[in-house]
Amino acid sequence: MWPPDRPDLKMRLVWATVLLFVAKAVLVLVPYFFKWATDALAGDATTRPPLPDFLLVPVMLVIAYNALRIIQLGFNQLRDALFARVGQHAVRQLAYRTFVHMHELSLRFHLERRTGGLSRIIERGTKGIETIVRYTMLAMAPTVLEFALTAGIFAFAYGWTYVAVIAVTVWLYVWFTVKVSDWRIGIRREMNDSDTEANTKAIDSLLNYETVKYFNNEKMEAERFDRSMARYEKAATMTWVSIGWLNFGQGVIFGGGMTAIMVLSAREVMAGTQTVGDFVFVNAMLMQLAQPLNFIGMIYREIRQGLTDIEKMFDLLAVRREVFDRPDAVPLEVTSGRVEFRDVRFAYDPERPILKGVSFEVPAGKTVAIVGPSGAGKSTISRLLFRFYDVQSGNILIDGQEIGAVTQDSLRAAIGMVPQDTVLFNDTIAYNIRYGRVDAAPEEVRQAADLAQIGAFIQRLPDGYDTTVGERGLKLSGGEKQRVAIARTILKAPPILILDEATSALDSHTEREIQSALDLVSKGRTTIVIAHRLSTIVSADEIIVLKDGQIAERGRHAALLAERGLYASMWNRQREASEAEERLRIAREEDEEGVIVRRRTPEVAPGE
Ligand SMILES: Nc1ncnc2c1ncn2[C@@H]1O[C@H](COP(=O)(O)OP(=O)(O)OP(=O)(O)O)[C@@H](O)[C@H]1O
Repeated sequence: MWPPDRPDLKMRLVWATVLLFVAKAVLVLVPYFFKWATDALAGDATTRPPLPDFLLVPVMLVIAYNALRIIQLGFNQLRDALFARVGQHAVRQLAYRTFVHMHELSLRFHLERRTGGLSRIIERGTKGIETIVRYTMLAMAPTVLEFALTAGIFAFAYGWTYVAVIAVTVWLYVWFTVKVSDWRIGIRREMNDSDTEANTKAIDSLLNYETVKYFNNEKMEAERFDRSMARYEKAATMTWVSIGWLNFGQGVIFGGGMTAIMVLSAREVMAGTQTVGDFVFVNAMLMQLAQPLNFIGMIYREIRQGLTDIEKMFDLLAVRREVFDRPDAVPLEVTSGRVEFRDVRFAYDPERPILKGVSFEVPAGKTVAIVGPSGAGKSTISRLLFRFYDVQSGNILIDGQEIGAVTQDSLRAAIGMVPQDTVLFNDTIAYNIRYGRVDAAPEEVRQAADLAQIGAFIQRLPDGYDTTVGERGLKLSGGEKQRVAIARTILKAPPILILDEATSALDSHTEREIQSALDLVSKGRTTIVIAHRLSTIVSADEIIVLKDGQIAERGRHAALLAERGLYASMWNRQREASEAEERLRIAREEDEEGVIVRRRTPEVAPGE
């Protein structure tokens, strides 16, 4: 609200505050004009109002009374307009900080988060802040001021009995409001929690659209969603019902106080100690007091609600970052791009070690392949090099610099990653490729696509580079998505490259295309290939066979085959599989060429 680098916003805040007090001062004058007009019309003024002569005519008093009301309204609107930017700026700052913080949090946090619930918490939090900023600033202080002024006027003009009645009424009113509002907070929390839960379920279910369909579970999903909505419905209904009770209770208390004061004044008018104008004045003043009182009730309620709404967002802001730059972190200086793992130990969960002392080196510009059974910890190696997690012990070095001692920014700028499962942004192909280097020219984007062997495919699309790829890129095939990922890594042009090969089998033609694209990208770069298909790494400078978090074998392809160990057996298994696939392919081609294979298959019904 008081941003150090924005004097314009500070000025606005000052003016809004000034206007606010001026408007309140004008407001207190309004009932006086009402009283003077009434007395002038009834012809029973006891004292002469402190006004210039020309205003003393009843018509002029009526006009002045209404003019003041309009002026006061104008001041209020002007104040709101001035304040709007200050308040919105504060809201934006907070939303921005939350967003940045979300990106600073670790992969661990993001793997565990629930997108739907998270977005709801942030949405509610920023709204809550807006409410709090608005109400505390613009309402609390001036309302208290208005209340003090009104009480002062009553005491001065009509005596302490009036003040006592008002004081009791206000005390009751505030006490009741606080009690009921505090009770309502529980309901509000329940409402928020069920809202978050419903949204989490809805988003998770929609993200898994295909799986839901594969298993015909639409009905179950709808019921699950409806169950959480039912909880929300109950809590939301309670909120509305309880607010009805709150308003009614407040009305009863205020009405009681008002009756007492008006009876007091009516008796004095009958006794001749007050004029009709006084009676009207007392009424107008009380009506005017109703507004700030009501406001105090509302402010208290809104602020409590706002605080409830933002508590989850502040919890989120309080989540500690797992990976952060050391205070003395310096930018990584890549000279040749040599990568070294020294006795690296790591576990996602302390009780289950994943890497148990892994050491290897990738000389500058060379390619090292990491292979091994599923779950051996291959992808974990790439996550550690990218510093998604910090190692428990051991060191990871790039050109002799410990990756934990350099800035994350510079580290990640030096490494290119083609992940196992490429997920794209739901935007155009051009946007997704340019993501590798956002200032790349269209020509560079096209070149990168050509190098990644996807340029021709894109050009054949009706919308070309402007084709949108759908949610998470699902409108593209697995192979196409991977080539988009390769194209954007080409644009990034990093000195070090991690290629996490896709597990899903691509057809051999696509695989060859992708392989040649990858060979092109990795030329002259330090490359770590996490391989599932051994055929792609035959020419690697070193192959590391990982098993149960340890290096079981290492060496070049031919040497490892000669060892007849784990690598050799993996190789033989894959070769048998690919030979079987090859035989199937030949059979299919013969079929297409007219050798009618189908007639010989047993599925043909007898007699056909
Ligand atoms: N975020 C995580 N939290 C806890 N455990 C994890 C996490 N990520 C991976 N693991 C576990 O760590 C082990 C190694 O995972 P990793 O992804 O490195 O295996 P991988 O060798 O790449 O396997 P694959 O060949 O199937 O991709 C697995 O058993 C996995 O269940």
